[in-house]
Amino acid sequence: MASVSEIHKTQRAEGTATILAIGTANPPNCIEQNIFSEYYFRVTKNEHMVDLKRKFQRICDNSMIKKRYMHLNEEILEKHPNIGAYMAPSFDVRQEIVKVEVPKLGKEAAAKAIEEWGQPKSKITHVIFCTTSGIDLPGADYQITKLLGLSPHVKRHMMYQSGCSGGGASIRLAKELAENNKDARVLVVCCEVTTIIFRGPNENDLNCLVGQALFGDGAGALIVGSDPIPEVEKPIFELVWTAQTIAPDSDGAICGHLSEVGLMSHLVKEVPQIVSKHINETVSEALKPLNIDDLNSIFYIAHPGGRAILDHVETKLGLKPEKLRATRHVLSEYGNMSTACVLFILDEMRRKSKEDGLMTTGEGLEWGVLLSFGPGITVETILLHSVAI
Ligand SMILES: CC(C)(COP(=O)(O)OP(=O)(O)OC[C@H]1O[C@@H](n2cnc3c(N)ncnc32)[C@H](O)[C@@H]1OP(=O)(O)O)[C@@H](O)C(=O)NCCC(=O)NCCSC(=O)CC(=O)O
Repeated sequence: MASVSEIHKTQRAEGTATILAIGTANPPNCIEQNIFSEYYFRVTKNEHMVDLKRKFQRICDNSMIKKRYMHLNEEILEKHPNIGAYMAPSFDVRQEIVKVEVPKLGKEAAAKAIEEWGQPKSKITHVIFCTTSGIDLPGADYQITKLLGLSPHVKRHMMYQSGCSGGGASIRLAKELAENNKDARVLVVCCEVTTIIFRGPNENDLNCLVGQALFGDGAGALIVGSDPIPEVEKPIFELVWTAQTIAPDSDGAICGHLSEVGLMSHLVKEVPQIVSKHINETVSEALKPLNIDDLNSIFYIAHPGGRAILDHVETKLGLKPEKLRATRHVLSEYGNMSTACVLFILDEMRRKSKEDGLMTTGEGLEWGVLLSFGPGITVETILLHSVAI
């Protein structure tokens, strides 16, 4: 008869969890950031707020964002004007939209990841779905399982309302599942549709307006598993070590409250300073077993919460400008897609590394750190090991 510890051992994978495929998707409706201020004040019927509009234009100009994608368009806003008000009852209509659109966009990204992975979808054993866009029962994890036609036995994990750090948290959870379950293949989907958070301007709420200049829709998906099948599955990044921490002195700095007016975000002005204040300790802890002192000798995937956050992180860590290239590229092309951002940056980094003929998926370097910032302020850290191209 087998002992408990023998049974335990047979259930565990041997190797480190590895990203085996990445997919991304955005809705077709694209809005250029340089005309967003005009658009935003017009569609929310606030063109009379001339000074605020000018200020918003400056914030948009300084955001380093070129364009964003949004399911929400003028037609929907015409039909449901309460979405474009600053604070009007609108939860039901927002919810009707996101409960359909979130699993749908997530499915698009997941289908691309599954295609790249090249294995039958019956091999997917776990699903992690992460979103801050709405909430429903059964959740988006269930909906995507149905939409993709996955096995009804797939083990699902739903992460609602974790904010932007949910991207890192989902990858951390995927690592735990992949390493603790032999032959597990985990589908991770992070998807955001900003219909839940969009709202018109208010002269007395600049902090809400800052969010309107940053957030965009997008979905990222990964397949994560340990012990890749040689010559069949192609590792992209290894997930070596993870940590989650609440940043000191950060109470109330990033919050979101879901109510009849939709999701209301609160960002204090000092978010960039608070996020960067302890960033050196965060990165050093991840690098401790490696004896790496030169912070420019590794690659970075950092959640692009806003341009100022990246500027502060770059300065504090003493990084050369090219270190945050992939991160800034994603901010510029898509805006802040909350949980989905870090998945887009992983994709961008491996894509560009290959295009540039570099030796590894991590810009030719061996080690890297993924940093995800969200409500709390919560910081998720993942030590990554790149793979030879
Ligand atoms: C938005 C910006 C790109 C704007 O760039 P600028 O160079 O114009 O910067 P700035 O700091 O001078 O800001 C312009 C004006 O906006 C005001 N301002 C900026 N941030 C503000 C805030 N949070 N609340 C209220 N006002 C704010 C400034 O005081 C200033 O006003 P005045 O001109 O009157 O002095 C940058 O400030 C930025 O990246 N900020 C960080 C955004 C952030 O917190 N992101 C986290 C998103 S949440 C996230 O990612 C996680 C999650 O959701 O879970």
